Amino acid sequence: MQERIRNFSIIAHVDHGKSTLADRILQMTHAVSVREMREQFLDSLELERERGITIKASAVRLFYQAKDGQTYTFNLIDTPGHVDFGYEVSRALAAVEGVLLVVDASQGVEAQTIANFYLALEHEHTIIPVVNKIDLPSARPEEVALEIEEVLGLPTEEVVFASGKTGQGVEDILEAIVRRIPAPAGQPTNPLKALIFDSIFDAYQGVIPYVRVFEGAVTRGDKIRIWSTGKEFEVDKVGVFRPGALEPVARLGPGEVGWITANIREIGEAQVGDTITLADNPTDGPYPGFKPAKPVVFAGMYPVDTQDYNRLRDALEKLKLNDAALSFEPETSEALGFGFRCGFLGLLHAEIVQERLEREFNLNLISTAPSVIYRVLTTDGEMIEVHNPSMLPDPATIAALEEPYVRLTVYTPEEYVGPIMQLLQEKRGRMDHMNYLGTRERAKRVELVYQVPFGEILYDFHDRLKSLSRGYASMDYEQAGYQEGDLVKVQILVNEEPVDALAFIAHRDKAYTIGRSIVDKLAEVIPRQQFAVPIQAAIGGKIIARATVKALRKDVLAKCYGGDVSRKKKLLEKQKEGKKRLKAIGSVEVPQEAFLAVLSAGRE
Ligand SMILES: Nc1nc2c(ncn2[C@@H]2O[C@H](COP(=O)(O)OP(=O)(O)OP(=O)(O)O)[C@@H](O)[C@H]2O)c(=O)[nH]1
Repeated sequence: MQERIRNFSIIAHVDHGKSTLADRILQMTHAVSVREMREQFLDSLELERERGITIKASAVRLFYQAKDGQTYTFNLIDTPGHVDFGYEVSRALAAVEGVLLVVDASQGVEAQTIANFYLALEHEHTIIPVVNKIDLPSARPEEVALEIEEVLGLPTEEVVFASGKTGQGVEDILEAIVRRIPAPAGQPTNPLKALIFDSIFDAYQGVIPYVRVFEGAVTRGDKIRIWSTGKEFEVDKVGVFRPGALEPVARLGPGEVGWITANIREIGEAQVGDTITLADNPTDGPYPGFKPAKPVVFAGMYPVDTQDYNRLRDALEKLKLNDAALSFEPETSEALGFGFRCGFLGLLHAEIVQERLEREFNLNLISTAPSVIYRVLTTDGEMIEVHNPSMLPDPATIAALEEPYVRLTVYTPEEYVGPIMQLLQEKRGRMDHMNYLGTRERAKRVELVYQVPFGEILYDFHDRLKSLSRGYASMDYEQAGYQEGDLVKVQILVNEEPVDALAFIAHRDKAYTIGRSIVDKLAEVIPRQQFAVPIQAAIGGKIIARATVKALRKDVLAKCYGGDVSRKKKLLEKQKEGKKRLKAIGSVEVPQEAFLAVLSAGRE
């Protein structure tokens, strides 16, 4: 019954207790026993692998017997917690009518609390503020409730106090969901309009879009159409999410949350944010705001053992089945051989992919330093996107070089504003604005909004922000277009040969410091050879920094017992030739640390 459906999400800053509270809600709605809970609802990755399918717990249907005597259907939709996945969060939020905004009773409001709050507000959702972890000795629930009122404008009377750990107050949350979050609207007789808020791949059933039906209904045998591609499929099954299982049902009607199988073979065919309608009776327009997944960070991935190339390709293909945002194409590097240029949503996404490749597919990989996408305006008036610094065209043909920017929001207690502004300046940030939030002493927080080159915050910005502010400041960002920059390509020469995989693009003012620090690091991590190995950083033909890996000198003269000069000479000649050959082959072993050096050098 539509009027007894409640669709909601839980949003929170990292570690404020979202998962624990979700567990508790599952338990209190008798969905699962406490013991089953962990394995079933959360952390399903292990299980996924064993079964070869994904049962990503991004949604679950629960039944709650409310104090009014009625049984309500709850659809709890999970949102991914990291800035890399901001778009997925916004689609998950599009699928619900209300949110629980969870705030830690000892930490108070933080950056993601605010960012998530605004997202929910954009969707005009009912927001139920929950002050969580009230069992903590350091909890200051009343103060945090006031802070929520002052910073977010949610009245203290609306705050529900709870502890996901002890279960205290959780029933109040469930009642608040019933009373405050509206039942979904939508007419069963209208043409189907369903939003894809997540999507998984199953080896047997193909792509399974997770949908929220806004209008109309969908059932077995219907011919559906994917809005953005126009592709049509016949529905095999529809169903809902039960803890740990996809449970088939006869039909999904308006307001319902569920899944569809229709023999869709590629994840790109049913992307998050797209709309599903009926081929014969299409809706008048899609759910707004569809953005195809687009990688913004690129890195080369190469097998350490060249024989693993095909295995790496197969593994990437497997991962891609479930990950529309992952892209890859073959790439060759003079230094590293055959590999792939892979595209990611951010550094965390890149790390997850590399870790899965190594752990699940048993591959030993070298990855190059991640890079953003640069834009080159050539002297011919052409615009080229450069995903790999070594592919930057000849500077003589470059009219302008542009780098991507993000709109970065940092949220911090007032006392750390100084050092944070200094850090942002170092990262070439430009302030948009600065707001003081809250008026009371403890609630005095500052919101800093900056335009910053994306490449500058990629590596260690978050860590430095945290350490500057003793963990109190937090951040969020969104892509904000391209701007021209005074950028140069820095080449790294090992043994006088440029190593393509070590090249990077930097701002001219920083190129020298970064180059200096990289050559020093490389000289440390590259093992000694039979000969001295010069390491150089260069812009164009100009060497800007230099270091040397000293030779492991074999003492070839030791056996010559003095005397015979011509013999000595011969030996030295021979050794020189040896050196030459090694140079020519360029047989310097460059370890993975060398590539990490590029990432970290000159940036701390
Ligand atoms: N004392 C207390 N600790 C809690 C409570 N809820 C969660 N925690 C603890 O807080 C930490 C974070 O809890 P999670 O539920 O994993 O938080 P989360 O928001 O889901 O974290 P992410 O998924 O990383 O965003 C864990 O160590 C929990 O045990 C609570 O109500 N009381």
